[in-house]
Amino acid sequence: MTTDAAITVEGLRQRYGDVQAVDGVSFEVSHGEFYGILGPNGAGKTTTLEIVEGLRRPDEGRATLLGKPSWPRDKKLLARIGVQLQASSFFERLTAREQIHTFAELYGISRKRADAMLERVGLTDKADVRQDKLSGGQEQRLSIACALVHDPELVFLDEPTTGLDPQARRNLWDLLRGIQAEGRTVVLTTHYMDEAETLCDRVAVMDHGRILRVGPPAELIGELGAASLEDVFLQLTGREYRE
Ligand SMILES: Nc1ncnc2c1ncn2[C@@H]1O[C@H](COP(=O)(O)OP(=O)(O)OP(=O)(O)O)[C@@H](O)[C@H]1O
Repeated sequence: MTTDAAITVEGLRQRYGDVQAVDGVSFEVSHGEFYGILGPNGAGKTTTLEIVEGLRRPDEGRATLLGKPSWPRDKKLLARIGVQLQASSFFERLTAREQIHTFAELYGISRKRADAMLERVGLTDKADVRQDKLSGGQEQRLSIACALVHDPELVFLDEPTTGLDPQARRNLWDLLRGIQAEGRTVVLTTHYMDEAETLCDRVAVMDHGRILRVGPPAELIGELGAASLEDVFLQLTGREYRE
């Protein structure tokens, strides 16, 4: 594996009791790449990301972020990555502005920059609304703004559009494209094949804790003579993607 990659992952394995959640996962993400990890519920996407982000120690294998081991955790390295938290991880009863100001304070970032991030995700007019009163799409945008407030080089998004209506998903896609266009590396997990197809430079198709195939969506579709990524999944696993 080359050493100038933004992320390298080698031979990750993670077991929870009887469940082999991650079963020998290796991949590499280049600087500036938009990389998707695609798979159904329980495929092992979140566990893989948590290990790569340095939030979880794997049973086996290793991951590096920006050339440094992600475990043991390195505070300096964590400051260079952004992790989109689930809405349930917000501080309780704070407005959108108070939420992002709190994140900014943790990182020693100015309130001015935090306000600029709210503007960037189109939430300035919702700044005084309590986070639990925001719509699903607005909450997702707030969590992305919080993940970006310290200007990270690498951004991890775990199913950022789950539960959103089609228009809100498309709006969020524009935001995510903009994040990459600024030169950041983006890693995204998703259930949505169309999302992976439209956003990702490359996707890793994952099932039962293993990566079955990696490549640019159009190439995977072409190589397998498939009609869509959904069809790619069907061909690789022998079963329909939709549960
Ligand atoms: N903390 C845990 N304890 C026990 N089992 C777990 C734990 N976390 C995940 N698992 C199991 O490990 C497997 C992989 O889960 P993981 O959350 O990594 O998958 P995923 O692809 O992210 O799924 P989803 O799309 O539903 O979030 C699943 O079978 C899940 O039930």
